[in-house]
Order: sequence, then C-alpha cells, then structure tokens
Amino acid sequence: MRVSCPELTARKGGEPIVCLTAYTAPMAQLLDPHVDLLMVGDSLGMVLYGFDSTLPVTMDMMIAHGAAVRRGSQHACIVIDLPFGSYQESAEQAYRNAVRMMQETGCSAVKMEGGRDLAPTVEFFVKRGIPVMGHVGLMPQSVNVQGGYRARGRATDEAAAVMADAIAISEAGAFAIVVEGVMEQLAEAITARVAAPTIGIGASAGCDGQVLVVDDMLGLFSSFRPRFVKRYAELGETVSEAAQAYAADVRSRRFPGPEHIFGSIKKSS
Ligand SMILES: Nc1nc(=O)c2c([nH]1)NC[C@@H]1CN(c3ccc(C(=O)N[C@@H](CCC(=O)O)C(=O)O)cc3)CN21
Ligand SMILES: CC(C)C(=O)C(=O)O
Ligand SMILES: [Mg+2]
Repeated sequence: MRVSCPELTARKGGEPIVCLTAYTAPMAQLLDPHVDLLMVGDSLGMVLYGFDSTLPVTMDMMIAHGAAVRRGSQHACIVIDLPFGSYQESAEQAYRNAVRMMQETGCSAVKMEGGRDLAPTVEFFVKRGIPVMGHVGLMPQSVNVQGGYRARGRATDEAAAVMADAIAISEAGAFAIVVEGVMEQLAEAITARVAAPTIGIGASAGCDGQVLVVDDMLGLFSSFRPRFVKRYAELGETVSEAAQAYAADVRSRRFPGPEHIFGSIKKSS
C-alpha cells in the first residue's frame, strides 16, 4: 500500500517525515524504498531543463515527469508541484489543472506556493477531494516579486507574515506544509503552532520532516551549493571521471574489447 496523505498528517510531532524530489522513473525506483514522500518539484525546470528559474515550467512538463515518477515507485506518497500560472488566477482554474494532474499522473496530491491569499483555494480543493501540500516562506515562483532567492523572516514583521501564511494554509486544510528558507526560531514556532506537519528545506531540524532536491544532495547539480544542502555523494565528479575514462578508451581503441563484441561470422549451412 502506498503511503497516504492522512498517514503523513498523523506523523505530526512523531518520527520525522523523509522526503526527496524525483523527476524520472529510474530515480524514483532508487529512492522509493527509503522515503515517505516523493516530490515532483518544479525545480526540474532549473535542474533538468537549464532554465534560470521555475517560471517557464509548464503543466505538460510536470505531468510527463509526474507520470514517470509514479511508474517508478510503489511505496511513497507522490506530490506534484502545480507550476507557475496554473493555479494563481482562481480556485476554479487551479482545480481544473489539479484534476488533470491527478488523472494523467496518478499522483496523490498537489503542492502550491502561497500564504493567506491562497487559503480559499486550498479549502476549495480539500472540500472537493484533492489533498493539498502548502509551501510558505521562500517561494521560488515569486522570485520576481521578492527580488531573489533570499531567506524569509529575518525581521520580526516578515516572520509574523510567514507565520500568518502557515496558519492560514494549515487551517484551510493542507495535509502538510513545505517551509522553505526561514530562520530556525521561526520554523520551530510554525511547527509548534500549526496542525499540519511542516516539511523543511533550509529551515532547520525544527520541522516535522525534511526535503531536499535529490540532484543537490547527490552532487549532480554542481552549480548549486547553498548552505542548506548537505552533499551525501559527489555523483557529478563520478560522471565526469567516467566520461573522461570512456573518451580515453575510445581514442586509444581500448574500448570495445573482445568481451564487448558479438564474435565472428559463421559459415551459412
Ligand atoms: N536545484 C535546486 N535546488 C533548490 O533547492 C531549489 C531549486 N533548484 N530551484 C528552486 C528553488 C530556488 N532555491 C534557492 C535558490 C538559491 C538560494 C540561495 O542561494 N540563497 C542565499 C543567497 C540569496 C541571495 O542573497 O541572492 C541565501 O542566503 O538565502 C536559496 C534557495 C531553492 N530551490
Ligand atoms: C524542494 C521542493 C520544496 C520544491 O518545491 C521543488 O523541488 O520544486
Ligand atoms: Mg517547487
């Protein structure tokens, strides 16, 4: 049985919720036994497609990758980001896009970035059968309004605003909330105050769970190294070294060797 959204909500205050992003079927297959939740993040626009923000990501991209992750996993709860522009206009627009996302991918829930202004949309979804993961604090889809990817809540007025956002999204019925790029004190205060479990990224161990972009923690997306990313592997270096060794082998005709070829032609009978 796949992990359900209510099961994750029930983990509030208990064993931390383990979450990673995944964008492809083979990566989902590798991560699935070890995590509670696989997040198909719109960060794929930056990590896989080379965009300099998540804004160019489309519904079609999220659906293609969401369906792939679903095919590659059996156990984890699957949550897909609704991309920029697909939900901000109205609750009705958001709901239509979320229904399409669920029908075409088989995912369990969707995630949307937003605070108090988004609470009516969250309530609209939950009343109509779609579990919602919230996302407050640093919201990458608002990079042009924020003027960069800066941590939120350094000053008390901004901290109060993020707290009010988290409370509104939790009270609207979100089953969990991503809290991104906030001070430890604020993450702890939000986690203590809201009913929904908090999933932190750059938000300290004071949250009910953690998420990282998998390519960041594997050292595959090497250009990105903010302080909240812990490197658990250096796969970027492994890939470079493998490519270099292959190139040298091809140029020197060391590859392919006798063990890599189909043998000799036999005389027809
Ligand atoms: N690969 C990847 N990993 C992520 O964690 C991620 C993405 N992509 N794309 C979408 C957003 C963007 N994110 C970011 C990007 C940069 C900082 C960062 O470097 N912040 C610094 C300096 C910012 C500044 O002052 O301009 C900080 O101190 O907060 C944080 C989160 C997190 N998300
Ligand atoms: C890291 C998570 C929170 C995300 O929104 C993404 O990967 O797009
Ligand atoms: Mg995202």
